[in-house]
Amino acid sequence: TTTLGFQYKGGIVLAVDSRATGGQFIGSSTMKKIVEINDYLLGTLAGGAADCVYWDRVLAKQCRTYELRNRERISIAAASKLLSNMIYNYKGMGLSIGMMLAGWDKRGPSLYYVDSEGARTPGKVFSVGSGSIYAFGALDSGYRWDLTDEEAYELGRRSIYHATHRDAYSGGIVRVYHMKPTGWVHISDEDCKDLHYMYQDQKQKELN
Ligand SMILES: CC1=C(C(=O)N[C@H](C)C(=O)N[C@@H](Cc2c[nH]c3ccccc23)C(=O)N[C@@H](CC2CCCCC2)C(=O)[C@H](C)CO)Cc2ccccc21
Repeated sequence: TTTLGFQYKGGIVLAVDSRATGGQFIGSSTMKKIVEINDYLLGTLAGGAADCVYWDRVLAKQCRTYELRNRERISIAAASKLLSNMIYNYKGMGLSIGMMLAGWDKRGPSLYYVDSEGARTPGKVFSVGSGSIYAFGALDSGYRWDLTDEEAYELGRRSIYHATHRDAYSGGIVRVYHMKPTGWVHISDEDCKDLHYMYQDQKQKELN
């Protein structure tokens, strides 16, 4: 898996691949690793599939319960705290989860990373999963605060593409979402094979 998220002038961009593996076998190439918790809160999933899918559902239930009791949406800080506390209770029992939470609340945009050791970290740029070392190569060299929206989408897409190209445990569809003040927008789903040939053609044209 390769997942990434970064905050920039225009909000937060999330980009992920869609491969699930069991050892050397590919269990699926169409998994949804960006989960829509509500219109202003997105999560990304990496690690044990069952752990990620299960704890995402528990978190979604907790966020909805909060909304009904308090008549307002939960903040990103609170949602990520709920998740890290729930997971911390299982510390040392073998959970494997690397989730990012991205959203827009009264404090504006915020991005958190929560892992199965119970760590909860706010930040501007994260990449999580077996392919994150490749994604960081493209992401760190291309990242700037004042990217345009299109440049930000392309940075996310290209960074995930590089990971799917080199990491055997990443592949399938490159999914991109944008978190704006008005909520999330699903920007694109593109097969990493199509991106491969598109980038090859681009390189060929530049050489000519
Ligand atoms: C195909 C499939 C599943 C599957 O392949 N499960 C295997 C056992 C799984 O958990 N794979 C992990 C890798 C893994 C295997 N055993 C482990 C033990 C500990 C930690 C990780 C693992 C995976 O693909 N993980 C993905 C993220 C997942 C993909 C599926 C959606 C939720 C996030 C990755 O992190 C990369 C592929 C790198 O592992 C689970 C599932 C649920 C619902 C529908 C389909 C599937």
